[in-house]
Amino acid sequence: MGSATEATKDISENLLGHKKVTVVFVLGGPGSGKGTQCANIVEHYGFTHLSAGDLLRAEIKSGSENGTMIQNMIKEGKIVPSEVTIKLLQTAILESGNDKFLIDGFPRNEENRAAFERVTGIVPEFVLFFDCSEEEMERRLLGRNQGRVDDNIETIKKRFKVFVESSLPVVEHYESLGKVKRIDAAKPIPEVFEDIKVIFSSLASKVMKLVIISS
Ligand SMILES: Nc1ncnc2c1ncn2[C@@H]1O[C@H](COP(=O)(O)OP(=O)(O)O)[C@@H](O)[C@H]1O
Ligand SMILES: Nc1ccn([C@@H]2O[C@H](COP(=O)(O)OP(=O)(O)O)[C@@H](O)[C@H]2O)c(=O)n1
Ligand SMILES: [Mg+2]
Repeated sequence: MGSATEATKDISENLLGHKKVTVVFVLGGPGSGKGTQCANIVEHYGFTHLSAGDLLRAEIKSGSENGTMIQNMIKEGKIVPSEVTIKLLQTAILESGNDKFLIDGFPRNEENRAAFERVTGIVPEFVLFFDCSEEEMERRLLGRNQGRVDDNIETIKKRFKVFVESSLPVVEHYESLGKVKRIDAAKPIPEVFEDIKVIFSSLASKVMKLVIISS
């Protein structure tokens, strides 16, 4: 699949339930290591990484009319209305030309979750959940040094509260569907990736089996 037109066709087929787009939601608290490990997964398993936070920050930089609203929400650790984030994700999916996506930092609340399913018709293959203590996440965020407006102790505390109150219920929803693969994200980066490899290698062999059975 090369052109954006072909990608559009792919997505609409997914909406119609014909052709499959593989989506893995990558969830976990701020600083749990989602972005770091997504880069590793992309390198080894050919997924396209879509970070909702990165897309929102790029939207601010682009001078979009929503820029000021998004900037204010991020500074306060609040969750941007799903219509904005879903639009950015949809465009990135269509432009990628790929059919395998890691959607990182989304859905972050019930509104994100329900709207994405309704609008795209996409159901995640599974949810990769990064389990890490607040103490460790706080240490990592304060050392991240990417010049982010939200990596300060005041905003970090607000983000932890939003995570517990709004994001964990989404994880619990997928847990009730048996879709959560939980990772101990407190370990060093290479060890976390070893655990992730086990999950993605078995996904790759499952896809291979499907190809063999259907051909
Ligand atoms: N397993 C780990 N152990 C120690 N530091 C980590 C680990 N994973 C990521 N980091 C560091 O912690 C910070 C936050 O990681 P990041 O991947 O941006 O997390 P998230 O996207 O979940 O907020 C970064 O500076 C990163 O280098
Ligand atoms: N689905 C999302 C994802 C991020 N965001 C906003 O973007 C901020 C940063 O998200 P991020 O995913 O880059 O943050 P990390 O978890 O990577 O530290 C969040 O605190 C929210 O303000 C959002 O509103 N909706
Ligand atoms: Mg991140």
